[in-house]
Amino acid sequence: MGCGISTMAPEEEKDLFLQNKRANEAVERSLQMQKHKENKEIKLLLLGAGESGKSTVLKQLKLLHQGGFSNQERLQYTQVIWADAIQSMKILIIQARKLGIPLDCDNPQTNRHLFEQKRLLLRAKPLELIDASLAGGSGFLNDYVLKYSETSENKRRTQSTGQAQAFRSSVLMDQILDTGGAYKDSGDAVNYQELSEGLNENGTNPALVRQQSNSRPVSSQQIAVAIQKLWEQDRGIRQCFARSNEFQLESSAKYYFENIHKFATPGYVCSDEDILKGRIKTTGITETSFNIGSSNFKVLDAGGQRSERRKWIHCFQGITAVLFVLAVSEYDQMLFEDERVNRMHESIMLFDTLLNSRWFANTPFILFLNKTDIFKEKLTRSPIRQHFPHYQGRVNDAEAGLKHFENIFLGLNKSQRPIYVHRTCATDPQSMRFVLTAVADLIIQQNLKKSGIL
Ligand SMILES: Nc1nc2c(ncn2[C@@H]2O[C@H](COP(=O)(O)OP(=O)(O)OP(=O)(O)O)[C@@H](O)[C@H]2O)c(=O)[nH]1
Ligand SMILES: [Mg+2]
Repeated sequence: MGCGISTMAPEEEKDLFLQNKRANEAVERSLQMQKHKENKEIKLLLLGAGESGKSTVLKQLKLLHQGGFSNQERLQYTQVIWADAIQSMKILIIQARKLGIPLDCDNPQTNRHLFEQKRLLLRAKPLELIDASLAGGSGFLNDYVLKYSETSENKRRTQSTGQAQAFRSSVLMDQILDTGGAYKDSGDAVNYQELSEGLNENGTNPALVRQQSNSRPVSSQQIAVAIQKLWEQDRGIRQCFARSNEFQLESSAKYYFENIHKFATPGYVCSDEDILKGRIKTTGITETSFNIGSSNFKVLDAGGQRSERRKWIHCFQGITAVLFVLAVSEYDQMLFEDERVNRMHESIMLFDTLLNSRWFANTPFILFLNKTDIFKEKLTRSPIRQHFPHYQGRVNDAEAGLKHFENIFLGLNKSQRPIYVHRTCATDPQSMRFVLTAVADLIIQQNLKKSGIL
């Protein structure tokens, strides 16, 4: 018996049968405890296409169950939003030209003031105005270049469509967006067409490089004023913004412009609302744990862009529920990764594949029809029927529109499983509090049922 103290009577010690029985009981108890622990641990997987709002849902969970955001996160978003705000306004100027929308700021005769503001904005170089290491270091820089360099955009397009774009125009865009292009902008977008005339064989224009080196640095406050004036006073910028479904623009660009002065203030630390509106693309899969009631939730947030999806399969095992996030407002937008593909079509394909895959044959699905605020706001200027000809509802009937897309998604279900649908605005803390509480309750109930406790 060694030095352990036996609690058995001597005659029991000799009874092998009793000893085995007790050992089995101990193993059984330990298995039960393990099962009980597993029942309490819930794995929720957030899936959906890029920019649909998955990380925003996770942010709301952090606000509800983890006490909010760290100071580091707040500082990170300050940098990222400031850079995105500047680039977003530059994109509107460039896209207005591409779409043939006349800009007030392009006419120095009638609008000298706006003309000067535009020149100043185009001279601004976000990477020199922010702390890139605070913004996320090389991860941020890679993302930034991918998002804003037309050279990368062309590479992306060439890879997915096999069509190369003209080198000249891509160099020009790099130059204007300051993402590592071979030469620099004079700050005068009126010369945009003329610039291409002056390129040498390397795509560089020595005159422009000279001009740039002589130009005065631009302060954050000056840039903020330029963005505010262009946003508030240039009719062409507003028209271009109304057509932003035809190109790639940050979902929260309007919020950035309307709050531009606070983002330009040195030392500004982002509020909860800023963080909910800000965007940092997810790469890979993040795992965050929350205690909700007596359950431990592990929430897995996966990057949704095409290049990210090959990583998804690594976390498909042991999932309690899938929360699929659809940006229902994106029925008239094309993918960032491939501008020939409609975002809604991509989400339909994705949902179909996941819902009917063997991995999730017995896994409950929750569907968020997200970005309902943007959906309602854009219905009249971008009728659903123009993009989905089978839609029969009235143009400005948001309910009919939402039902239409909901039915398309529910119609993909080849099993008897129910799909739990919520209409959401993931950036709105009040409404999300209700939705996420209901979802957590549902998952806990489902988990208890599955484990035979209910
Ligand atoms: N107006 C509005 N904006 C939203 C809503 N949901 C998300 N957004 C914004 O949409 C942008 C993208 O949201 P994310 O949560 O980063 O999207 P994601 O699905 O995680 O994207 P990936 O990480 O690339 O897969 C952010 O700027 C959010 O603030 C919404 O319901 N309404
Ligand atoms: Mg994300």
